[in-house]
This record gives sequence, structure tokens and C-alpha cells, in this order.
Amino acid sequence: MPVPSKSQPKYKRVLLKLSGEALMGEEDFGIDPKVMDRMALEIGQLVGIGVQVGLVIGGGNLFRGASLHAAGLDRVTGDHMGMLATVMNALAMRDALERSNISTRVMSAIPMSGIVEHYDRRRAIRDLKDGDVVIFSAGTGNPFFTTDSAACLRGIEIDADVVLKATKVDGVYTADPMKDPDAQRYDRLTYDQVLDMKLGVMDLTAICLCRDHNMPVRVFDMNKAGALTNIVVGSDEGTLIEEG
Ligand SMILES: Nc1ncnc2c1ncn2[C@@H]1O[C@H](COP(=O)(O)OP(=O)(O)O)[C@@H](O)[C@H]1O
Ligand SMILES: O=c1ccn([C@@H]2O[C@H](COP(=O)(O)OP(=O)(O)O)[C@@H](O)[C@H]2O)c(=O)[nH]1
Repeated sequence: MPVPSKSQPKYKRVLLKLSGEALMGEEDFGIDPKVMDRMALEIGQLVGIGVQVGLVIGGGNLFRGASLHAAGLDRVTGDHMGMLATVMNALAMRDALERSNISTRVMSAIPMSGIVEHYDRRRAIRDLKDGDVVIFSAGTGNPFFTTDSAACLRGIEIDADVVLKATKVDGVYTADPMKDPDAQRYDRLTYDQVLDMKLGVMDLTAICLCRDHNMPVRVFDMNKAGALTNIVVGSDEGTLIEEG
């Protein structure tokens, strides 16, 4: 089988999920412009080798419905705030991408006329084919979901080859590596193994969706320079979750 080269990436279209928290960099809240610029650079490298990039960004650096609820807010209101947070992150990411001369379109699952376009699948696919990075913001548009589920949903809808979950850890472990120093990393897992072992790196709704639609997911460390390009040209970074 031919080995993919930089001029012939393994994937033609990817859905990249960036966790909101990872955008904080060294801070405790908000957005670190240096992280945004670094991500823009890495995404630009994918676009440069002809890969179509759809992007879903979390909102955990600003608001999370569950945390707001724990602090006393109504859960649905909290989730609405969380989804709005993802739109703010998307605007910041568009700014960083456009400063790097990468043509970018932001769509929102919640209509927000005058700020971003409403999500339109066919339009998104056309834009991706034209080489634009398309950022899908406001999650699924519904409370009680996460942006991991939104990433898998949009990935399936746009017929991406893979969902790439960029996070703070370098793959899926036997236990949360932030809490258990003895946790061991998996190179590869099936959807059922993730579900059966309740491995917490991604919510189970997202994994079920991917299993039902046979959408592979790769979990990798977004702080490792070059990891994204390595994956797209066929290297084994992080953990691949796919059919058994
Ligand atoms: N089995 C596991 N393997 C890897 N990471 C795990 C596992 N269980 C829990 N995690 C945690 O999941 C997080 C990744 O999810 P992510 O959505 O990026 O973060 P958050 O939910 O904090 O926004 C990691 O930072 C890690 O601490
Ligand atoms: O379809 C969605 C996606 C997100 N959210 C809300 O938006 C917040 C931010 O998203 P997430 O926690 O997935 O961000 P991440 O962990 O990736 O930073 C969530 O906590 C939810 O409150 C939601 O209600 N529906």
C-alpha cells in the first residue's frame, strides 16, 4: 500500500475538535492569543497540503452548563451560555486564522444574524471544497449536549474522513492520566471498548454516534507541535478509536 506523503495526505476532509480549555493556555479563564496563533499555524499547514478542515471549538474556557448549574443557575440557561461561549471562541479563532491569511467561515447552530451565518450543511460542504476552514459554532444548538457530540455530528454530516479530538492529554488511557499517574495509554480502541470501560476522554453520546455511523476518532495532544500534520499524513499520534 502506498505510504501517504505530505503532498498526498491520508485524509481529504477532517473535523477537528478543539477543547475550549486548551485555548486558555497558561491562564485560568478566557483565550490566550498565543495559543490561537499556534493553532492557526497548524491548521494552515493542513490547508496548505490540500486538506479540507471543519472545526468545532468547545466553550469550557468560558462557561459550562453543568458548572453554572452547580453554582445555582438553571441548567438550560447554563447550556445556552455554554453554547454562546463556543461562538465567542469561534470568532476569536476566525480572527487568528484570517490574520494568517486562511479564508474562514463561521456558522452557528443557533441563528445569530449579523454576527455569524446560520448552519447550512450544503453550504458548509461547498465552502470546504473551496478551501475555506469552516467553524461550526454553538454546538448542536441543544442543551444537554457537548461540543464533542457536536463535533461527531458535524463530522458525520459533512462526510469527514475522521474526527480529530485535540485535547490536553496525548490519547485515551486506562484511567484519567491527570488523576492516575499509573494510567497506560492505548494506541487503538474499538467504540465498544471505550463504552464498556467507560473511558472518560469523550462523552458516551459522542462515541455512540460515531459507532453507529462508523466515524473514526483520533484523540491527540494539541500542545504537541506538528502532531496535527503528522496525523493527517498518516502517522500514529495519540489513540485511534474505530470499528473492531
Ligand atoms: N481514560 C481517559 N483517558 C484520557 N483522558 C481522560 C480519561 N478519562 C478522563 N480523561 C480526561 O478527559 C480530558 C479530555 O477531555 P476534554 O473534553 O478535552 O476536556 P474537558 O472535558 O476538560 O473539556 C483529559 O484532559 C483527561 O483529563
Ligand atoms: O450541543 C451543545 C454543545 C455545548 N453545550 C454547552 O456548551 C458548553 C461548552 O461546551 P463543552 O463543555 O463541550 O466545551 P469543551 O469541554 O470542549 O471546552 C457545555 O458545557 C454545554 O453547557 C450545549 O449545551 N450543547
